[in-house]
Amino acid sequence: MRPPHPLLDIRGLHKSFGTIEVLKGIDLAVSPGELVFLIGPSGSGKSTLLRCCNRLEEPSGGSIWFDGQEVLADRIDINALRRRMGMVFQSFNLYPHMTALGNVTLALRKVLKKPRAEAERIGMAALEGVGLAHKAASYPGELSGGQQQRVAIARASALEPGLMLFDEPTSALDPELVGSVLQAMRDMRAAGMTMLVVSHEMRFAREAADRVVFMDGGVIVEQGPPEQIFGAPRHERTRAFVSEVAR
Ligand SMILES: Nc1ncnc2c1ncn2[C@@H]1O[C@H](COP(=O)(O)OP(=O)(O)OP(=O)(O)O)[C@@H](O)[C@H]1O
Repeated sequence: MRPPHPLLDIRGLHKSFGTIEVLKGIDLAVSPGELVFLIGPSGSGKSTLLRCCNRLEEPSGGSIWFDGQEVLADRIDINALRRRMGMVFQSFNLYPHMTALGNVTLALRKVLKKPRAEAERIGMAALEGVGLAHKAASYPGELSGGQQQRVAIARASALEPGLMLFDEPTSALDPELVGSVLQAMRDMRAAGMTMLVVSHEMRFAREAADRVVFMDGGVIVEQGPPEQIFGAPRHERTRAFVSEVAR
């Protein structure tokens, strides 16, 4: 059987900041329903790669195709692209003066022009999906960091994205709050969402990833199933990194 057509197809991607080349020719394809985990030392270019996918950073060269559309084309509607590629950041970026439901329904109402009742129905379902329907009327300041991050996940998923990008979603959380966010990600994966994740949660990578991609110095050094990357890495640099983070 042929592998499914990639949902995201990155080819020869380069990114420089001034004279510093941070991405040096990345080829990466993500299939529908796949959870791909990016790991690597600090500064290896993981976040930059993620941010190039929805053009929060402008690549210096190469191509990105998403769902049959050329992401780097001049004529692309970047806001529409960003709705179809949901992104969750380390900081939750919720509006403090709006309730959880208000945050989740904002784009549905203001951008997609859904009537309030429909937006709220979709928003409640999204909050339900992350186990927070009972906090719909709470303001971000009344929620824990883990709950705020789950609201941010619900906000992205309410727009029914084709792909979710996670950029260190648990790094700002106290350790006891990490589990609930990882559970929301697990549930999303079980529902068939395609996910590209940058995170230092190696145990989660081992358990949940279909494929782990090890980056170092702006290139992909090695990729494979978690058993390979964590159990039997083929490249010396992967081996050194994995044994360091496993300590
Ligand atoms: N806006 C920017 N301007 C200049 N340099 C940048 C910018 N953003 C990132 N860089 C540099 O690009 C390199 C890669 O950064 P990036 O955040 O992609 O790495 P990372 O692998 O995600 O690291 P970490 O795990 O520490 O988040 C770093 O050297 C960083 O300093």
